[in-house]
Amino acid sequence: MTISVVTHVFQGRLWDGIIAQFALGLILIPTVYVVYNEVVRRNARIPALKGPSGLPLIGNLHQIRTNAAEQYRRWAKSYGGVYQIQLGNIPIVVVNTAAAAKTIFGQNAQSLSSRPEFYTFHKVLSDTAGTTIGTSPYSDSLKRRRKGAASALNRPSVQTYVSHLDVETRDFCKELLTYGQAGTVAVDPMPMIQRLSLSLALTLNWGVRMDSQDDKLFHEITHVEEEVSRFRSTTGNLQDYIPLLRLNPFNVGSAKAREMRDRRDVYLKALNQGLDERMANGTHKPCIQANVIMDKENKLSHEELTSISLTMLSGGLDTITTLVAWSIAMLVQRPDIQKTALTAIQEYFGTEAPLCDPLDDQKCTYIVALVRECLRYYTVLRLALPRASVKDITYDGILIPKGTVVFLNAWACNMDSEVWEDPETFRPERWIEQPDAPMFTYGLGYRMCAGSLLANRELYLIFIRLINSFELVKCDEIDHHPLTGNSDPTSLVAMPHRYLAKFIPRNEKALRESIQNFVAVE
Ligand code: HEM
Repeated sequence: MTISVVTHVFQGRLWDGIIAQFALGLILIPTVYVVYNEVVRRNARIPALKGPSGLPLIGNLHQIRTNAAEQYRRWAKSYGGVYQIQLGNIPIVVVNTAAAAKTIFGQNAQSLSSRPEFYTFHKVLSDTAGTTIGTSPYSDSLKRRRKGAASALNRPSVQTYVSHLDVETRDFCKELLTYGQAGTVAVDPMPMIQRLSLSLALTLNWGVRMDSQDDKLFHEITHVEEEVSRFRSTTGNLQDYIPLLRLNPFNVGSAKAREMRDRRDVYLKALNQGLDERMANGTHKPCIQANVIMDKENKLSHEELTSISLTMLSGGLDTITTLVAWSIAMLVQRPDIQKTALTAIQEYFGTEAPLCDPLDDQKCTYIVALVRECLRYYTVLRLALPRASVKDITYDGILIPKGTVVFLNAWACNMDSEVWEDPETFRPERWIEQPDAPMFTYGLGYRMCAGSLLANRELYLIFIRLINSFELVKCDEIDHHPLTGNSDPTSLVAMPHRYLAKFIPRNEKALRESIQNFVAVE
């Protein structure tokens, strides 16, 4: 009896001791981790470079979850044009003014030739299909891929794609006419815009069209690429900056990234196989992928070819799509701009020739200015694509060490009041008054957008055909302000909310005839 009481009491104390130690451990281990991590985070900061200090573990992440580029622009007022933030423990240099961007990216082109690697995008999403050129760190393979892409996107090559631009922009007008029932029904232009960008990307790269928005592949590719674009967000994936979150077995971010990767692999494989078969039996149409495969001088591996395909597919897809969507949202609310644009187009083409001339290489100055102003004002890739330095850089006497991540805040640079006295006003004429003013939407320096010539040519043809064929009429209350109208402020690409508009043919008979009797330019 006495022995059993003693044992009981002893066991009770033992348990109490274990529980107390466990509780202590539960508090102590995280506290030690947070304190240790805070020392590491503070040591990681770039000495002498100002910037908001942030919180333990997360740094400034909580402050930039939405509309990050605008937050960075606001911070520039307190910390200067170039400062550092921290995402988790990682210090990032943010460049916010036109002058600083020109100095940093222009004078250190080679030093800023790399891209950082992010866990979600590079390790989870891209480990089978590889990365695009725009998301690849600097390497010999990147140099080969960039060479292949550069020759496929230079001025003479772009000229050979005019026949594709011609067919796709004709079909864009045809769809607006058909689905909008000659301007009598309000339509959401988004599927038409997406079909246009996707079909162009497929034709240019694999020589196959996407001629209907009812095609199953259309829905699959647009959906998957939209999701993939979210994983490219530099602020949306917390696990990129807080490694602890990667251990979570129910991590929705990683599971979704894997699903999208698998679905992307399926259509890429099918597109590549289709081209291989057509090349084998001699029925393929000239396209970038075929040109690169046949280029004996710049021999690329299978992975490198896939990387180029992915680049061509994603490079112009969400950028062109969102820019056109913003621009139409603006045009329906600005009949004055439509009127000026129409008068300018009609100096060259009347409404009896609604499809204008696809060979016209941007001779209508006002339309060139309008395209530029849309690119500036909406800056669809607000933080361009992140860079990583491969050598030390000195800016204003401060050493930015090799391996630092650098963000170009293209949005802030485009809104720089040192360049423009009225940056927040949408005014195409500014580009006629100051044609040499800098525009940061395509980035700058060594890794600047390789597709800007193609994008400019494409946007010009879309705008002249759209405005000369239709009067664009507002049906919904659309917020087209670049900040308040942004439908997903966490995304890498800024896009407006969906809306309805009417597309009333200016000369229905001439438009129908032009579409019907259409012969694509050679
Ligand atoms: C409105 C349309 C477009 C916009 C706003 C845009 C914007 C950008 C930006 C901001 C970058 C990063 C630049 C930097 O780091 O300095 C980039 C990179 C790139 N873009 Fe575009 N882009 C557009 C269309 C296109 C098109 C149509 C293609 C090709 C079909 C394309 C191909 C590329 C490539 C290959 C890169 C990577 C360059 C590199 O990392 O070396 N882009 N683009």
